[in-house]
Amino acid sequence: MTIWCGVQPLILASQSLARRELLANAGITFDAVPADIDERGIQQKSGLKAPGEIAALLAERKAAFISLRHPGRYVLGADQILALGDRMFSKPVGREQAAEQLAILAGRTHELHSALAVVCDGATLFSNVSVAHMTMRKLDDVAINAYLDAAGDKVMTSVGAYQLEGLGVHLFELIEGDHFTILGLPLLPLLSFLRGEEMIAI
Ligand SMILES: Nc1nc2c(ncn2[C@@H]2O[C@H](COP(=O)(O)OP(=O)(O)OP(=O)(O)O)[C@@H](O)[C@H]2O)c(=O)[nH]1
Repeated sequence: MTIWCGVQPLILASQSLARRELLANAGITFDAVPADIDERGIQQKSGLKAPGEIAALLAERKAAFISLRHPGRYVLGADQILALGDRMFSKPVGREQAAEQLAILAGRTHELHSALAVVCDGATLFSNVSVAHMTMRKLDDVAINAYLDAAGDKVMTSVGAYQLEGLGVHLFELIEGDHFTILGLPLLPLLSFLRGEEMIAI
């Protein structure tokens, strides 16, 4: 029995493997169509400073970008911003930057702001922003390099240079927030919306 009962599959406007896995594991039928937008340019033009508002704007823009090319389809966009105080981090480029970023985050609590938007024919039907608080252990350079040696290049695909469901778990001493929010997609609010739209059967 299929969980999905939408007339057409959802469209996920994302390249993110984590987001695809979360939807697939939840039994959602979807097509993945990455939204190639200038995230940093949109962020700068917006003048927004709050990480949750920036994530919400980018999620909506990704969904709208794909929605206008797929009339009549429900399109899901998502974005995640890591914030430490008033500093914001995006995905590290290369091992050196990942090491630098982890050294800054070590021994401190950072926030993950994960946003989603569902857009159809350019209209935003649903949006959500959820936050998780991540307290990282004190880590010296030896520990950071040992982690990066073990975790490999995969760490570059995440804003915090970690996959919590993988070796990233070794970096933390306290995690406060929803597991799915940490992975980059507030799944529970999304499923509640889709259930309200009679697009999922349970
Ligand atoms: N597997 C995993 N991925 C994570 C984790 N934390 C953050 N991420 C991923 O980090 C990425 C955050 O960067 P974004 O800019 O929001 O998304 P993206 O990967 O560029 O993909 P788009 O949706 O196409 O923009 C997302 O793919 C998240 O799924 C984690 O703990 N585990």
